[in-house]
Amino acid sequence: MVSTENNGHKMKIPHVMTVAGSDSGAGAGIQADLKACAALGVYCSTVITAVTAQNTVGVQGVNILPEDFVAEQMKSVLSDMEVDVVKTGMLPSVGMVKVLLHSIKEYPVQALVVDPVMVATSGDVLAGSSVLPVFRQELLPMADLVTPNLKEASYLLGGMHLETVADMRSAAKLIHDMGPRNVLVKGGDLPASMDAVDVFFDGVNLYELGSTRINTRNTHGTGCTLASSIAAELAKGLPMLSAVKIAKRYVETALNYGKDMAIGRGPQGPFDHLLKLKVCRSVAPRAFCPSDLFLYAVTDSGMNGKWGRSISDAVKAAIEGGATIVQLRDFIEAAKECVSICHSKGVPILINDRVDVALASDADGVHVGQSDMPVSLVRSLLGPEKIIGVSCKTLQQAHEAWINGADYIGSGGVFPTNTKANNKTIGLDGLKEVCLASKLPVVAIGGIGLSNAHSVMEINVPNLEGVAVVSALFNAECVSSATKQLHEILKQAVQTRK
Ligand SMILES: Nc1ncnc2c1ncn2[C@@H]1O[C@H](COP(=O)(O)OP(=O)(O)O)[C@@H](O)[C@H]1O
Ligand SMILES: Cc1ncc(COP(=O)(O)O)c(N)n1
Ligand SMILES: [Mg+2]
Repeated sequence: MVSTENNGHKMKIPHVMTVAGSDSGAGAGIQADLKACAALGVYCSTVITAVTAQNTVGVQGVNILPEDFVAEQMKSVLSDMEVDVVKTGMLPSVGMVKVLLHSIKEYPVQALVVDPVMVATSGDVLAGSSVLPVFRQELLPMADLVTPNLKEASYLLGGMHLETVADMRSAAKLIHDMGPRNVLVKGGDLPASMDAVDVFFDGVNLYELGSTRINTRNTHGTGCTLASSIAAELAKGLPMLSAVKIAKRYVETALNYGKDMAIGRGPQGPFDHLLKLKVCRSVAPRAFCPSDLFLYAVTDSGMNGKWGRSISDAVKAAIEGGATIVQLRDFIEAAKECVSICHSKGVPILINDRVDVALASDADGVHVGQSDMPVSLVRSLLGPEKIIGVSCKTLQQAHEAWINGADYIGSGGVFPTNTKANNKTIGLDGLKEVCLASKLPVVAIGGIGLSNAHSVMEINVPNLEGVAVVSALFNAECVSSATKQLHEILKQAVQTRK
């Protein structure tokens, strides 16, 4: 494992070294291994055996690296970096296999996973039949797991026909006789099958591992990904069968998420490894503009309840009246509905305090107070693209908000207010002081309404972008007309400021 220092403690990071070919199209090979390991939280070092020119049409060229240089890469990594598991992909020559075996004899690892890559799905040859004898006689006996697809299993078995799951079961047993501890015969290419069945044999028991067959063209790299994911789970310390099952589930889930991705013009699109990132970004991120703070509508379920409105109706009406950003103080059920309303209107929506609700509803960000989760932690949970606002009353707090990665600050209470008990009023002078000290845009909050919004904007500091209001909108009988009136007042105030 790779060790890192973390507050004085050594932290072990599981480490897979892949020995494989580079795929310029990046669905398979070295690129698949790196992305799969990254997705599963495992460190991956890379020994490149060949560089291929490949795309969704096929393999246009293969450039094999000199064997002694492959040996040098392995030595660099193995002699220094505490590798747990070695995974092999494209080993295009007999010499390359010998170099690998020599290296792992010199630097033993916890497990060797062999994906006996021979032919790309496009039909192009990546390792010719001249490697078969050394695969059978020297590589497989060293392997903890070998993962042939149907064609590769057939080559290893001298051309045996494999067309059914029963054939795969026999193949797994016969390949096991060549010496590997475990065999996984993959059935991705099984003709006319409704599911994707792989057969696993550990020398004693045979298991049929099934999954839904995903209807997609984006399968280029599934084999490499499966093998490196198994290696990643083994590096974490899982037993073989568990590692295989988890890796298969990862492949199935990622195929499903990436099934409609359109990359390239050829018949086989690339596998999409980084599904987690995609899940977080199901909606294009809303970049923050300081001018979003102009008319900042903060919901209040008590007030809306009093007027007999649902939160989503209140949000719709506020947007109709010109609200430029919405903050929700109401939770998960309301959040999902309001997020979709705001996104359809292009208005950003933030969640008050609750990072979990923001994540679950895919809101644009959160607004936190001084006693909530620290801004730096909120940033690390929400990622670089979400909007974070923080309430600040003092110059020191404004400075910290900026250092810790907030996008804007809310400053107040400017005037006394009933919506927040025990909230210190800082007045227009306090607001001005915070604005002048803040490197971030500011929205004023606290007791602001139609009668005094003008006086707030009149303090005339350039980074005061707008006002955040609760009662002025949601304690009114008609939210949209109250919002319109406030919008007009703010517009005039900004015009006189210019
Ligand atoms: N369309 C699919 N839906 C679900 N799983 C699939 C699909 N195609 C392949 N798989 C799975 O992906 C893994 C790689 O299998 P396979 O495609 O046979 O290997 P290779 O990419 O080496 O040819 C296996 O676990 C297989 O069952
Ligand atoms: C460099 C390289 N290595 C391996 C494969 C096999 O790809 P698959 O995972 O689809 O079997 C490939 N096409 N290119
Ligand atoms: Mg393969």
